[in-house]
Amino acid sequence: MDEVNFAVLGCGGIGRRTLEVSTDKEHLTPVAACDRNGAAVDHDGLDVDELLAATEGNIASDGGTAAASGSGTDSSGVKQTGENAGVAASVQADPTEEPIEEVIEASDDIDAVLIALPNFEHDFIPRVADRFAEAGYEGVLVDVLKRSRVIDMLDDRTDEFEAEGITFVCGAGATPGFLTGAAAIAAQSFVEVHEVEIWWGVGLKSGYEDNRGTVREDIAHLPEYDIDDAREMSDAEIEAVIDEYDGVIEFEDMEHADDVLLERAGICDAEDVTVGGILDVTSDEKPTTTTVRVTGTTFDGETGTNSFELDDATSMAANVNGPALGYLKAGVRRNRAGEYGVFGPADLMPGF
Ligand SMILES: NC(=O)c1ccc[n+]([C@@H]2O[C@H](COP(=O)([O-])OP(=O)(O)OC[C@H]3O[C@@H](n4cnc5c(N)ncnc54)[C@H](O)[C@@H]3O)[C@@H](O)[C@H]2O)c1
Repeated sequence: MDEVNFAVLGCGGIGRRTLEVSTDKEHLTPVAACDRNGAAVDHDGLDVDELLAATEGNIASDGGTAAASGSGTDSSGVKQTGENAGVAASVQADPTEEPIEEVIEASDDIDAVLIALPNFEHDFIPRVADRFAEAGYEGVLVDVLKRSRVIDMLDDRTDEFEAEGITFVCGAGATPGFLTGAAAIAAQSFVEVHEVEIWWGVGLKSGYEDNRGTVREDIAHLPEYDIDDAREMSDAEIEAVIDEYDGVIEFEDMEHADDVLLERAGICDAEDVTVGGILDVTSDEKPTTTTVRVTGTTFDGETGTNSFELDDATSMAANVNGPALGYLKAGVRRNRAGEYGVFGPADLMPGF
């Protein structure tokens, strides 16, 4: 496969690990990265080690997404646990009030953009995509968003993406993403799929500081909270919720887009898909094995359940970022073949 260069929007728990994983992948060169306060662009390739060192401990775990329309920095709520200010602390970067705009300005020479931004406003990522389309970007956009309702917003933009030459791969993390793709494969034994059950386990003791953004978003899936609560809550309030559950939170019936993504791929009805799991911030051991179970009927009348399990040794970071980059490569293949529009993880086989 030809060389692929890419940008990462957001350098929090996910974006930083995406950059790190990419250094172990062939043919992938990160050329731009930004967070709320800074942007680094180098078309010859970023020095990932320097960028990771500069951003270590500077994880924005607040709920703000204030800069979607371009205003850039509302640093008032940004948590800075380290000495410096995220990407802006890198010698490769400049502080900016327009971080996403800076990447858009450089995007003529960027094959793919991985969007690792928070999702506390459901239209935030679709609006970021609009900005790329309005600027005439012709390339790949990949997100790792979780919420089902965002997929429709992206589908509504299909004509715009096709007109511009954008290949958008949506929901391309772990769940949705990797596990959605696994369900699509597991379904192949059946002529009718009755049920898809996705059950994840995440142990996050040592990775907790780096993944506060994801934990905050997960809290919005608890029955007593919603996305607005999760966005507005202080760090202390988030900690109080975690303490209330003694650090181990079980989630049921989560609004994860695996459901609509499997339906749009023709595999089953969205209502037949359930997603739940257990998050343990007190241990690095997974509290439960991540499993996809697909139950259906074969052409010759047997009912069976095909299962797909992740090894407990594989971390959330490995299972989000490996697939995100794999789907990014698959998106670039489509884009180079002239296929534009919106694709889900059940439509593509990720590259490696
Ligand atoms: N699909 C999956 O399996 C999966 C798993 C984990 C996380 N996620 C998703 O990944 C996303 C990122 O999670 P995270 O833990 O890295 O969050 P985080 O809060 O740690 O990081 C978010 C980053 O985005 C930056 N940012 C925020 N607003 C910005 C703006 N306007 N302009 C530029 N940069 C901006 C922040 O500075 C920060 O660097 C979330 O939407 C989460 O739901 C998906």
